[in-house]
Amino acid sequence: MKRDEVRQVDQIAIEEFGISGVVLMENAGRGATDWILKKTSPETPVGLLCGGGNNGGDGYVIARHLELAGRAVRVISMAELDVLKGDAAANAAIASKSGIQIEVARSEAELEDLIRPSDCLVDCLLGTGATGEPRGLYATAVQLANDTPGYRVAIDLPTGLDCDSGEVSETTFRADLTLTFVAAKAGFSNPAAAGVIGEVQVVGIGAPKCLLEQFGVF
Ligand SMILES: NC(=O)C1=CN([C@@H]2O[C@H](COP(=O)(O)OP(=O)(O)OC[C@H]3O[C@@H](n4cnc5c(N)ncnc54)[C@H](O)[C@@H]3O)[C@@H](O)[C@H]2O)[C@@H](O)CC1
Ligand SMILES: [K+]
Repeated sequence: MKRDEVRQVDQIAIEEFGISGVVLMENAGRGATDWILKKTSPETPVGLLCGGGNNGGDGYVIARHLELAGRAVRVISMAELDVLKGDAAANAAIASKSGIQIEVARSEAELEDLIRPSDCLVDCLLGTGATGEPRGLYATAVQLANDTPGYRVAIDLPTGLDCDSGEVSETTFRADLTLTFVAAKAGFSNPAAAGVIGEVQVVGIGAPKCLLEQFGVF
């Protein structure tokens, strides 16, 4: 699916079918968690790199469900929690109230300190809302993650990969596993993307079958 199509599916599910965005995000986060649990060993601590939008919001849901599965988790946020909006703000607040460890990175030096080799790093930095190459701390986080040994998981799509063209920027998260919502993104079929998407698994978010059929993905 193209970026605009998958964003339309989210919007129609919310506005026409009345499924709240928080429910879609919960489904996304739970589905992603199941794959992370499947692919990593129980004693593997997980570091969630969260951006300032709903891709980051997914990370807070994943953190809560990984903890429920007995995993050690840590959230590293590129944004102050009080600037988050909507569904992302809701889930950051829930994670914070749940006592989940959340650290806000305010500089590259802090990021270097925070992105310790936690064996599994999850890229919840940018999803379909990305415009242009990753900027600022997002770029630093991608570079540090790529240089840190461990299993790398991208949520929805690897940060730095163009959703529709599959073009890889020099700052693209190199995922071993990409957990993508609703359907594989058009850019994944670009051979150039193979090196950064790794294994791809589609995670449903609860959008109704008839809506997916409208977009030819059921
Ligand atoms: N309710 C929903 O709409 C759902 C959305 N989902 C998640 O939400 C994502 C889309 O979330 P958003 O639309 O909030 O966008 P993103 O979370 O992808 O990113 C937007 C944020 O990043 C910043 N940004 C954009 N381009 C940047 C760049 N190049 N460098 C640095 N910062 C940049 C923007 O200012 C904004 O704060 C999807 O990819 C998916 O992961 C899923 O949870 C499914 C449900
Ligand atoms: K991502």
